[in-house]
Amino acid sequence: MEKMQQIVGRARAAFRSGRSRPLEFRIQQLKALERMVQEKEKEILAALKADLNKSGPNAYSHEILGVLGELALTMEKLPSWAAPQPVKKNLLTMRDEAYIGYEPLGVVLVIGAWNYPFVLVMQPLIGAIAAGNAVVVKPSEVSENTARLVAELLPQYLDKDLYAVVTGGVPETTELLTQRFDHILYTGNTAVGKIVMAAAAKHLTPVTLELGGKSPCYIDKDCDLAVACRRITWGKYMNCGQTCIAPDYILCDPSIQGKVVENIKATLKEFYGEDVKSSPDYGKIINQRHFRRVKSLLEGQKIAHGGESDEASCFIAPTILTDVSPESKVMEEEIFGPVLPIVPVKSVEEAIEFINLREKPLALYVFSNNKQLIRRVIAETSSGGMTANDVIMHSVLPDLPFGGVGHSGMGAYHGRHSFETFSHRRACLVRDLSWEAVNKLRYPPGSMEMVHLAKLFLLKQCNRSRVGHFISALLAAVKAVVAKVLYPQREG
Ligand SMILES: NC(=O)C1=CN([C@@H]2O[C@H](COP(=O)(O)OP(=O)(O)OC[C@H]3O[C@@H](n4cnc5c(N)ncnc54)[C@H](O)[C@@H]3O)[C@@H](O)[C@H]2O)C=CC1
Ligand SMILES: CCCCCCCCCCCC(=O)O
Repeated sequence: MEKMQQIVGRARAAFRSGRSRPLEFRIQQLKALERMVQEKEKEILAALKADLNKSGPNAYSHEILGVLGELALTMEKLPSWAAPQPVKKNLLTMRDEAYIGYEPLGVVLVIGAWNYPFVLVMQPLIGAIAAGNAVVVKPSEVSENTARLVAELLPQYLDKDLYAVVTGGVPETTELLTQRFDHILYTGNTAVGKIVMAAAAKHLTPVTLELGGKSPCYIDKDCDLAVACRRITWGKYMNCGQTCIAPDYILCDPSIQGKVVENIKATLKEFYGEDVKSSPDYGKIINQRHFRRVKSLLEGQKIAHGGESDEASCFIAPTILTDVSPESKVMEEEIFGPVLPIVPVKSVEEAIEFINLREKPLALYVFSNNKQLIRRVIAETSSGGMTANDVIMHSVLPDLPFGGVGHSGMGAYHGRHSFETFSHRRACLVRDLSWEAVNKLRYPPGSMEMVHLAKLFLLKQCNRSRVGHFISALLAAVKAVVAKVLYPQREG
């Protein structure tokens, strides 16, 4: 493979040429991406099937739809997002132009993960192109079919120098990370997130880290359990549990634990039939390494449902664990598989304490008929995002920033948030050279009258006690202006 230095160098030279900046160019590239997704839909679906056994409808609604939706929104809104944003002015800048200008950062690196291998590289790529950057995309080598396809397709549709794809695993990514980028968006586990951030720090490169963690799900006793469990079952077992914002574990009162299990079991039957293994909707564990890791989390646990597995086909049945101890291994690491532990807690206070004693999660879920209880859980915990009375769905609304906090990540993207993530918000003040007399306020020699006047202008402080100061400052300013008009030659 071509040297990383050359690939990044070519992207930088293309960026410096300025051709990625005009809005028409950005929209034309986004249009080409849309055409790519439409024309190559079959190939994309086949790659997702080969990597994760995703069925056509699931792959379409979980990945392709997300990409097409992001493209349509971005192409429609880009002119308004990219327009200079005027800001409020003060008395001293009343006559000037003051605005936030959005400018591209330069060369952006996007590193994707394997669980949603298409959408996780395409959505950041869309945002980075929209903001006018050059981009180097590094899909996950673990989902090798999708990685190969992305590397094959992007150069057929996009400007080859501005937008490059690098494939490969740890050695290639390690080498890539020695290069200087202007922003890195990494999706993947927290341990590698630290490696990416350390490499970025060498070049003072800002990072967006889309990491994982254990996303809790609290079910209140006052709740329609049939509905709650149907929604939880969908979000937990989709993509065989390999979704970063899947509910990782359930917290609920011991008195409803049995009913939660029964409702989830009934839903599993509804969704996947009697024989989950033959259901086209269930997916598979990505590889044998992850199969063994997830399987090992079952050791010593009380299995209320599921537990069957087949290493050859990387199948682990939808599994529910009950009366799980907070100290067990399954409660230490992110599960990222179809295993759902239930940890009994006696109250919402205990649930909140349980959540707050652990790292801040990527997502948090609460199910209750009681809106006050929901507000309380929101107010007393922290997480990257949250949905009440459902799961996953906050990630589907592009106006909501998608990202973590603390160990679940930093920064966010989706929709306008992607555009902002990959832009520099430049503070712009455009003045003219007249009205120099007013600047007396800030030029030496200083005087307290001028300070009082400046306070009036800048802090809008004008209460009774300050009227005296105000009048004397105003007189001083008038004196200064008159002196300047009458005796301009006296000032140097
Ligand atoms: N916050 C989010 O949006 C998402 C977060 N995730 C999280 O990602 C994790 C699963 O993904 P992983 O197994 O990490 O995916 P992975 O094994 O595909 O790794 C992610 C990327 O990091 C690169 N990488 C791996 N080891 C590296 C190293 N030592 N140095 C440099 N680069 C390296 C890989 O080549 C890959 O492109 C879970 O924790 C999940 O929660 C997954 C999807 C979305
Ligand atoms: C119509 C609803 C579709 C829901 C799609 C959810 C896809 C979530 C993918 C986010 C990536 C991840 O969480 O690992």
